[in-house]
Amino acid sequence: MNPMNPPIDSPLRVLVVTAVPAERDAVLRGLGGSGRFEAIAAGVGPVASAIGTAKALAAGDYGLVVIAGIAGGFAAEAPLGSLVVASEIVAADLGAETPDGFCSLDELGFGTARVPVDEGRAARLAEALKGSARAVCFGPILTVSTVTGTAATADKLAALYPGAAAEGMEGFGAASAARDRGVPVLELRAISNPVGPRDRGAWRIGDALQALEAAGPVLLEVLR
Ligand SMILES: O=C(O)c1cccc(C(=O)CC[C@H]2O[C@@H](n3cnc4c(=O)[nH]cnc43)[C@H](O)[C@@H]2O)c1
Repeated sequence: MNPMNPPIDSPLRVLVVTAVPAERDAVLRGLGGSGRFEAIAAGVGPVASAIGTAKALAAGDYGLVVIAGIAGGFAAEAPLGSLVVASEIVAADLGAETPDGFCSLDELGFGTARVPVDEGRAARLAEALKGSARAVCFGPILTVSTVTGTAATADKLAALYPGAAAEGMEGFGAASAARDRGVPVLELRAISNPVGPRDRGAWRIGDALQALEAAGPVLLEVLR
């Protein structure tokens, strides 16, 4: 089946990609056993996520990939416990350090560090979630290989990527695998911690997993 042009009457089959089983299970609880959704825990980081997504897409026909999980939120955009729907998926540290600052892969001319999302579905999902979540943000979600641990790095990322709402470690990997097969992609993150100084005591992973679960009925309704 061509995911960009599925038969008109076929139900949308969605592949949900998380990093760890706890995220996968939270999403599945919220989806209530829907047969249209498959969820995998592909592993932490962009490489594991890309490999896991590519293998799943090779093994089954999906019309959409949704990357889901917990994430760090940029203070100006996404508070603890909020949900973020990606307007764009960006590999924030894919490029080169230069005396004049960071130079992205795009600026280097070696490809792109950005994967566009399914804009129509992303906008509808963000709107629909507003009726069911404490706070919903719509903005770029960054993919990093190193979790930000200082205010200086958080400020640098916020300046490099204006409007960036959240930071995770898998989005660009899974989204690149989806793009490679022509499958549209979304990223949905629940904010477990602020992006900035390392403070494990500030984490609210349980609340974030509950927010992911609570988004399930909205995913069922919007992603048809
Ligand atoms: O040890 C730390 O200080 C620390 C701080 C934040 C996150 C981690 C992780 O190892 C989480 C990795 C896992 O969770 C996602 N995640 C959650 N918060 C963040 C974040 O602030 N920045 C990047 N990724 C985050 C991520 O997608 C991974 O799957 C450790």
